[in-house]
Amino acid sequence: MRKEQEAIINALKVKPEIDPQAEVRRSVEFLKSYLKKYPFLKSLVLGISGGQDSTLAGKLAQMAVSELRDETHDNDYQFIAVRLPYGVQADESDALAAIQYIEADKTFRVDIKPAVDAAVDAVEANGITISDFNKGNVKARQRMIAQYAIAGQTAGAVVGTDHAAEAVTGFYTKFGDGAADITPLWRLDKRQGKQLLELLGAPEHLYKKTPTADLEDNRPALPDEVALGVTYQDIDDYLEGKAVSQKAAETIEGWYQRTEHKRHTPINVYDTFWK
Ligand SMILES: Nc1ncnc2c1ncn2[C@@H]1O[C@H](COP(=O)(O)OP(=O)(O)OC[C@H]2O[C@@H]([n+]3cccc(C(=O)O)c3)[C@H](O)[C@@H]2O)[C@@H](O)[C@H]1O
Ligand SMILES: Nc1ncnc2c1ncn2[C@@H]1O[C@H](COP(=O)(O)OP(=O)(O)OP(=O)(O)O)[C@@H](O)[C@H]1O
Ligand SMILES: [Mg+2]
Repeated sequence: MRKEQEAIINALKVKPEIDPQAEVRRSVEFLKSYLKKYPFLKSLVLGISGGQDSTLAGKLAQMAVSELRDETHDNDYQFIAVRLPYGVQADESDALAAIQYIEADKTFRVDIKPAVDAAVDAVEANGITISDFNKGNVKARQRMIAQYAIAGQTAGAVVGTDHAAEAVTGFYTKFGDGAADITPLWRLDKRQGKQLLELLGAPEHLYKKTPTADLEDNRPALPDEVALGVTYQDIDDYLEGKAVSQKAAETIEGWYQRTEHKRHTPINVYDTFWK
């Protein structure tokens, strides 16, 4: 195995093979024990896009609060699914199917478009242009703002969907979807996430769907794999310690190095990781 591959696998704690049932229990018990440790926390909040990651994290979060309600008889525990379209969401039916599958206790809908457009206009008033790509990151951060406003009002914690196949490329918006309080998928790669969803009886079209950040106006539903220049099959193989082509390995390692700053809290004078 490549030396850097081994280091990345160790850093992101990916297992080459998993027992899906054990990993479901591990995530659910993790969420439950965290909420029990901080009894003030009563809700888990997560944006549901209709994609694979939020379907899985949402299902695990709903399982955790449902079990906690049964075990503690405290009916304040709840999972809040948040629809966060930028105006009209083309794959809205998938978001609705995910929420139905999750059997979310509550669903909120926040249209992020007015806030995103106002933020872009206010910045552009200074005579600079915000690119479509950069505006995409404003969308991701606006989703974060909405979820934290809801969490703040419901004694909640924001669930994050970060997992190994995303963390390795840093393919998330810093302090946007990268910002969360608790990340039940961290350690799993993309195909392991699919295994959990299959075990949990999710609708196949939700976990076989082409992953997309869907952040750009000009390139709607751009597949992650096109943006990254490498497939999830290669990323997962790499994370499971398997051999991939030299090109794929170098692409993955390039993303990993360039995005190191995202996997750290803001850099201070004692930090050395970047030196
Ligand atoms: N070396 C460094 N040390 C410290 N800070 C550094 C830095 N390089 C950039 N930065 C900072 O980071 C910023 C760039 O990071 P960031 O704002 O995240 O932006 P960036 O990484 O350029 O873009 C985010 C990427 O993630 C993708 N994404 C976002 C959200 C969701 C999903 C998804 O899959 O659903 C994917 C998105 O499509 C895009 O390709 C810079 O503007 C700068 O402030
Ligand atoms: N339109 C949306 N509505 C609600 N939440 C969203 C939306 N778009 C993104 N998010 C949030 O941002 C997170 C990051 O998006 P990402 O695309 O990585 O995950 P996903 O859409 O759940 O799965 P996939 O990677 O398979 O597309 C989502 O998990 C979700 O919590
Ligand atoms: Mg998506």
